[in-house]
Amino acid sequence: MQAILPDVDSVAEYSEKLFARVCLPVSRENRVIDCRAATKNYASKTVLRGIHLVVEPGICALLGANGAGKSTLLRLLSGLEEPDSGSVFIGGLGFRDHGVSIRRNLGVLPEGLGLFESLTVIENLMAVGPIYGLTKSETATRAADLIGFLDLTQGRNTAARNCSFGMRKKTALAMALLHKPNVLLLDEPFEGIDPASSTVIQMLLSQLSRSGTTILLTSHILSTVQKIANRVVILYEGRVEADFDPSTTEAGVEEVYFSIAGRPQPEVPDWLRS
Ligand SMILES: Nc1ncnc2c1ncn2[C@@H]1O[C@H](COP(=O)(O)OP(=O)(O)OP(=O)(O)O)[C@@H](O)[C@H]1O
Repeated sequence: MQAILPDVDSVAEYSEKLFARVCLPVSRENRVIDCRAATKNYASKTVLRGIHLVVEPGICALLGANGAGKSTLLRLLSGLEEPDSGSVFIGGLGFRDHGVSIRRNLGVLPEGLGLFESLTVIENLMAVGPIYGLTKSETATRAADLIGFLDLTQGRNTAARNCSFGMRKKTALAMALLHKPNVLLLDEPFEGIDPASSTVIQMLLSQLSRSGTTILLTSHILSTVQKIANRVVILYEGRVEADFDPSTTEAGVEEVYFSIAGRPQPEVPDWLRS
């Protein structure tokens, strides 16, 4: 087996090559995620309690325990669901009036991945290109680049439903990147991904953020968040409980996280101990 650990230069070169041709107008405004007092309830359960969050270019990691509401917030920001109150703007636009424009500016890796299950990896990518306004040949070039870059070559012609979990996630990530959006919403991009591909993805996201992409991602892998995020937001009981820059905070991400969520002190049941 050959290791596929890349070097920083090859990632930078790749990003330039892959993304040079699709040019959405560049301004700070169309790169901002703006969530104002968003509330979300499911039946009698309040999941989000008036979330205020403005995210600018860089990598912002959204943390919180299982069930804290991270995926729910990403669904609101992706326009997949509407808040019960409050509002969401991507690049200064709201989904109700500007859904199509927003989607051309936005790449989403949703919790459920959103794959066409009967299509192969390459067919999934070819299917979404035109939705983002890419020509067939642009889509084919970019799809081939992404498949190589994300180590999907072996599964290229495998139906999504028969791909491993990691391959499925990388395919969905490739679909989110295909049009080089200015804003990326990524639900757990590193979970279930092998270490080599995770390294590739971390380098790519860092490169994209340096060139002005706004990335909001969720993760439970605190060591990765510590490494790549320039902002960390922690959700707790439906509210933003912490919002900090890990590079200028003395306490590490893990320390801040456990100070909010509580450090676990598990009592292993007797019957499992022996
Ligand atoms: N469609 C739905 N109907 C009812 N309840 C829902 C729905 N979607 C989410 N929930 C509830 O909202 C809460 C938050 O779920 P969410 O998936 O946003 O959490 P999360 O922080 O992403 O969790 P995880 O880390 O496990 O992915 C949970 O209690 C969940 O059961």
